[in-house]
Amino acid sequence: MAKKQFKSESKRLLDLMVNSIYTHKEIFLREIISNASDAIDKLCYISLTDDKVGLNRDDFKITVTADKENRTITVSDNGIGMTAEELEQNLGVIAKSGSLQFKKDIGDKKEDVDIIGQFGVGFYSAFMVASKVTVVTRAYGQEEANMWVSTGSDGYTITPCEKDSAGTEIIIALKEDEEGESYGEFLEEHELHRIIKKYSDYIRWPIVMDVTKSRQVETDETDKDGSKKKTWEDYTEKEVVNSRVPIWQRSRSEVSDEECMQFYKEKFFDMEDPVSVIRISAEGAVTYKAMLFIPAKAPYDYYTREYKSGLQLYTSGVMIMETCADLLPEHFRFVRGIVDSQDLSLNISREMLQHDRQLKVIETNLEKKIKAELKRLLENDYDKYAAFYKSFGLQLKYGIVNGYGANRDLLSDLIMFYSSKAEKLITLADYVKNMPEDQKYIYYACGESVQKLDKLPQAENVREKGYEILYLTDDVDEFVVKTLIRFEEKEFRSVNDDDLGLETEEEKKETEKLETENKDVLDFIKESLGGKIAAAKLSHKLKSHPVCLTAQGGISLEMERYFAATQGDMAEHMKAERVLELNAGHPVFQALKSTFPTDKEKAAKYAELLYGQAQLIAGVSLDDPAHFAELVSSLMI
Ligand SMILES: Nc1ncnc2c1ncn2[C@@H]1O[C@H](COP(=O)(O)OP(=O)(O)OP(=O)(O)O)[C@@H](O)[C@H]1O
Repeated sequence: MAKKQFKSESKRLLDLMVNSIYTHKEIFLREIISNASDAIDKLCYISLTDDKVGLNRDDFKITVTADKENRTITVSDNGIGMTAEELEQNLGVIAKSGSLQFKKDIGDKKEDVDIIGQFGVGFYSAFMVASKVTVVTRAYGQEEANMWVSTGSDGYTITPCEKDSAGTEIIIALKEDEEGESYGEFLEEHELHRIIKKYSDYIRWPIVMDVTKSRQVETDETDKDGSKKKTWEDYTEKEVVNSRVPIWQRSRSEVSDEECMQFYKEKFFDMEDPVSVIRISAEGAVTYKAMLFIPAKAPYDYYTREYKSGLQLYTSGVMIMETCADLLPEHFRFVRGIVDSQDLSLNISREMLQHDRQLKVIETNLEKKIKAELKRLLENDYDKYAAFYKSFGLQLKYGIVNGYGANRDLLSDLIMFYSSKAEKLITLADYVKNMPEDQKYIYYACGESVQKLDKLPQAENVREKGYEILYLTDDVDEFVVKTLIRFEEKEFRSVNDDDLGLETEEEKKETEKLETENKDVLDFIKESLGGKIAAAKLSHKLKSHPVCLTAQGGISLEMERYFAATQGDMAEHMKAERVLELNAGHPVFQALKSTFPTDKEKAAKYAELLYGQAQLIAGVSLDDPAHFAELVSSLMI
């Protein structure tokens, strides 16, 4: 049996096309301008071998005109044009792309053409905004011209007409405005200008528009001094509105850093220069160019849901996506910039990409480049990096914690913490480099501020040994070190930890002995505090201070604070198990110890007082401050 061909219901197909494919109606202009650019590319290609074309490269242009009175937008080009037969083929058959065919026909000789069209559908997007589309076209080398007219739903007509020279004119008669849809806005000069700049700024041929300007002119009236009075008048002038050659396509030697920074500030609305510009020209699995910027400051909404991360994606000079999130790993979401590649498989609306394989290749590559650039900056310009880190350090730290630490190796050498010794932010590599040979661990202390941490009693021992301590003051910091576990084989250790690796075996035995000797008084302290602490014990960390508050188990005091702020009702179940550590060598402990056998009531007050002190030093708020104040007073009289 003979095979039958599928027939499409063109009317319905067109309707589907017009109403389902695109998210933004404004892209119709992008599609029509891209077609004009393709048409010029084709004629320009022919002119390389055919003198009769009679046009130089500089003669080609695309003109966009708005006629408010007649509600039309006209896009004309002096490109290759179409014969009646081509009109029939290209605009009468949906999904037939003359441009794709042209590209196939010229095969390898593509060096000077940058054809955009491939699906054979873009033209019809005009019907999203148009009640009627008229195409007046004359093919290169032909005398006759033709006119294609369609209102979309009821087919089209093709009739011969007059046209002076080769090229095409697309006249889009806009639909009447309706509720929620103001098609008339497309007639406004600023709107046309905005859409062209947004999507078609880097079309390689000039896009010319009437641009309104103001100038001073003399009037017939005269001033007191006899001079003519002046007034402002508007006038229009034809102007090329697109930038044509994108800055990222120009060679490095041609574009100064200043130019790149200026471009960044205009494009991404930042007042400040970025700390770095990364330029990439990649060939291989995927060919692309990229220009990335590392901003100096976080935008006001950076750490909110409103901030949209991603890079602008271009293909053949046409903007496809404003924020393509797939190109940037989450931990580098602060990076702004542009990726331009012809190797992407677009879907027909050009709003999405069909496969993410190429994207994945680009993303992995960009990640490496961004990492390398940050590392370079850190090594060569500490101040600049520190300024960047102030804005985005938190992001890098979250990057380590997220995904169960999947990116910890990538990011661990980019993070910094405040050092007790250097009194500034240092990297973990710096810390390890400065460690004396006998130091076993990377010490850290978590708390609200550097000032408070500097006075932490339990850190005295470590400090006295001459060891550096990292002060962790961001909520996420402790989770970062818990995710990292170690850096360059050195384990992290909180100054709260029982084993800081500072004691000799004898010292350890001595503390154990003291602990047994003082068991009854320690049990008494725990009991008299009525469940507020999990344990009272003698500390070997304390030197000059009588007490400190630490925690046992998995949740530290800082984590408890973090959970209380973020976990709502669940925080009730995420409490630190408090440990009151006492300094057996301190006269205060001796006072408690000697009071304990004879005056239990007073000893209980001492215990409460010491627990209150420990809470205050640890930055934990007192359960009942008024009661604490009374307690202090009662012991004075
Ligand atoms: N201004 C023009 N001058 C010459 N030919 C044109 C012009 N506009 C459209 N065409 C022809 O009509 C065809 C169909 O255009 P259409 O925009 O629908 O698809 P396309 O540009 O080929 O592909 P895409 O859907 O990817 O944009 C084009 O391939 C081209 O051959």
